[in-house]
This record gives sequence, structure tokens and C-alpha cells, in this order.
Amino acid sequence: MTITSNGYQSGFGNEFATEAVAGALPVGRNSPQRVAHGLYAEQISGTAFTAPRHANRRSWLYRIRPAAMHGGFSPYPHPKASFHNDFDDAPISPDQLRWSPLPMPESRVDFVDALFTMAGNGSPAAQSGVAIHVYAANRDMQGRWFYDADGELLIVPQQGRLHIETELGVLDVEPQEIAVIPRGIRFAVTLPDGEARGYVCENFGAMLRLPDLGPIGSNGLANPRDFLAPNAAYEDVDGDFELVAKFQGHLWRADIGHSPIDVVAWHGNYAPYKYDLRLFNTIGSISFDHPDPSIFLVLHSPSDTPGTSNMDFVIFPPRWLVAQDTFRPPWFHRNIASEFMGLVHGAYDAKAEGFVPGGASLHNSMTGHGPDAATFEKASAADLSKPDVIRDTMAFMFETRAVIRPTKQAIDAAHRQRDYQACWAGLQKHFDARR
Ligand SMILES: O=C(O)Cc1cc(O)ccc1O
Ligand SMILES: [Fe+2]
Repeated sequence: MTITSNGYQSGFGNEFATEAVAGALPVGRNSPQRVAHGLYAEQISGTAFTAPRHANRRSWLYRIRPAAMHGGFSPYPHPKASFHNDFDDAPISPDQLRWSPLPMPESRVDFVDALFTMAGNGSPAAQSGVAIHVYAANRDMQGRWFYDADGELLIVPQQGRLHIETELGVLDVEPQEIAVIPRGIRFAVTLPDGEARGYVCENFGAMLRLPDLGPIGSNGLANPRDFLAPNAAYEDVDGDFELVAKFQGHLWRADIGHSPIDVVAWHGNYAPYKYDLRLFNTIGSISFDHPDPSIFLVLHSPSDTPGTSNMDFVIFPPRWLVAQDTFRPPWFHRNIASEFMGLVHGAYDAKAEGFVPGGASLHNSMTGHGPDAATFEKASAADLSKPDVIRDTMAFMFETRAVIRPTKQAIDAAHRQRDYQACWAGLQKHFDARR
């Protein structure tokens, strides 16, 4: 049961239309009395029916069997009990936190069973906040599919490609690309490279969208045409299969007698998509000073407060640094927002050591952080008469308005770097009032 990609349609949030069998898409109506080829018509809405038109998302699916057809749900015993939304109320320390990469499992584990919840805030019930997970998987999802009713999934592969078969078609993604699976869409992940590691932001809040560009103008940052949604691709397979669901913070399973990847045609603007982070058009300072990292915003989930996101997805891609009389790396800072960072590739310009691909850091609201001692010394002495180029790098940040609560398993994890704060210990006192 492997479906190959049927190609992509481009544009962020477009009104897409695609059919894998000629004539399967109804013309001029959504729900004809009898759908062509004996298909069932089914709508999936991702926003309220009455959401403003610019924010309204729904798609019509023409499928072999409706989504309602499966057995009853019972609790799904996740093998490691590591995938959840228990950001409990225990006091969390304001410490700076950092982790090495999640080790590859010793036994064979698929994408869903590999998910390890690092941190989060809010809740699916409140429809606000995020959960942040990592995965290290070495097995294909076989004969089972997953959907998340609690949030859309922003998947950031770090190592190994993912072949994602969704109801609406196939996404093939590799490190330095991202995939977004909307709430409710069923999918299975297989691993063309045998193993894979990465990060997942489960967004309980408003769907991810492109930011406004303000004075930047009508182009730049992530350009809408570079977002790709799949063409319809389906299989017609019966068997004893499993459907795993995440609903209100808990996992459930049901028997299903057929592959749910049976959507022969669909149209609409509620769809999975992928984006190559290497296509990001980075805007930066060409005079002086290091700008706020909001210039690196790829996608955001707005909150009810204008300009204050439920979650901002920000990347730090390769770029030129030319600012004059400027400390060029990220400055020392404390922010109202909370910052969970990961590294897909290369090195990050604020951290000379310790922050490695597959690793993660967490700097919560008002916790001081910034360049480590080695970076500070180097950048303070750098020759600014020539530009610096940062090559071979791809760091990212999930930044949220609410404090990000690490899970107990993340705090207790053997791969947490318990000496992280030492990276600032070597910063010298240089003050001299007479100089
Ligand atoms: O490394 C960080 O902490 C992320 C970050 C980068 C930057 O360029 C400015 C502020 C900021 O929080
Ligand atoms: Fe920061």
C-alpha cells in the first residue's frame, strides 16, 4: 500500500480543484444527487461556517467511503505514553533549557508512536496554544492512519525524508522543507530513508497563515506561490486496519475496514501543504543594527489580540550580514514572548557550541538569553569592513504569547543538557568607567 505523489498545485490557501479519475469532480455544485463513479460527497470545514470569507476554509471530498465508516473508538495505548498534552500546573522554573537530539529508538517505532511531547501551552479545549513534540522514528506506519482533531500539525523534518499519504494526496518532504496537516485530515507517514527525526508543532489555535508584509511591500518572506498542496491520489484497499485519533488531548483507536486514503477528487481551500524553507526571501538590515526576529516570520497563528500571535513560526536561514558598527549576531535579550528553538541543519549564529541539529532550546518569557560567550567574543572583535555570509544553516523558532511549559518527561530526559547555563558563564566583565 504505497501511493506515489500525483504532483502538486501551488499557492497558499488557494481554491484548489483536483481529480485522480476524469470526471470525478462535480461541476457547478458540491453535492449532486449521485456523484460520478459512485463516489460519496463529504465536506470538511476547518473554520466556522460563518467565518469571514478571507479566513474561511473548507474542502469537498469525493471518496469511496465516507469518513463515518469505522468501528467504535477505545483508548489507544501509546507504547511510550510520550505523546500527550499534559503541561500540568506544577510550577515551572524560569531556567534556560536545552536538549541534545532525541536518540533513535532501539526497537522499531513509527511516526505516531515516536512522538515525544516536549512542551506546550493552552489546550485543545480552549482552542488556543500549542504542543511541541519531537520524533525519532524508524518504521513505516503500516495499515494504520492518524488524525489530530485537536490541532493542525506543522512538521519540521530534521533528518530523513517523510512520505506522507493524506486523504487529499501525497506530500513528500525532506529536511529544510515543512509540511502542514490540517486538523482532522487522516494520514500515514512512511520513511524512505529508513529512519527520520524532526519536530512537530501542534497548533490548537487559529490556522496558520502568511503574515501581512506592511512596508516590506507585496513580495518577500515566504511567497504564496511556493506553498504546494497535493493533487488527489487514492487507493482502493479493503482490510483489517486501524485508525488512531487524537481528541481532546488523548489518543484513541478504532478498527477500520478500508484505507481512508480513498478520496478520488477534491476541491476547496482546506488542504495539507508543504513549503521549502530554502525559498524564503530573507529581509535584513543593510545599514546598522540587528532587527527583531519578526523579519524571519514564515507563518503565524494569530490570537484574538492583533499583532500578538498564538504562535509564530520563524526561521533563521542562510543570509548575508552587512550591518556596520553593529554586533551582528542576535543580541542579549528578554522577551514577553516565549521561544522554543530547533536546528534543522548546520550551526546557529548565536551559539558556537552545544546547539546541534536535532537539538532544542527553550527560553521562556523574560528569561535572559542570547549569544554564548564564544560567540560574543568573536562577534565583538569581527572585522566589519567586509560582509559576513552565514551558509549551511537552518534554525527555527516556535514563538508563543503564552509561556511554554516543558513536560515532566522533557525535564527528566537523559538528553537534557543540565549544564546549559554554563555557556554564558565565561562572559567577562569589561566595564571600566575611566575608558
Ligand atoms: O536566538 C534567539 O533567542 C532567537 C532570536 C534571534 C534574534 O535574531 C533576535 C531575537 C531572538 O529572540
Ligand atoms: Fe530569543
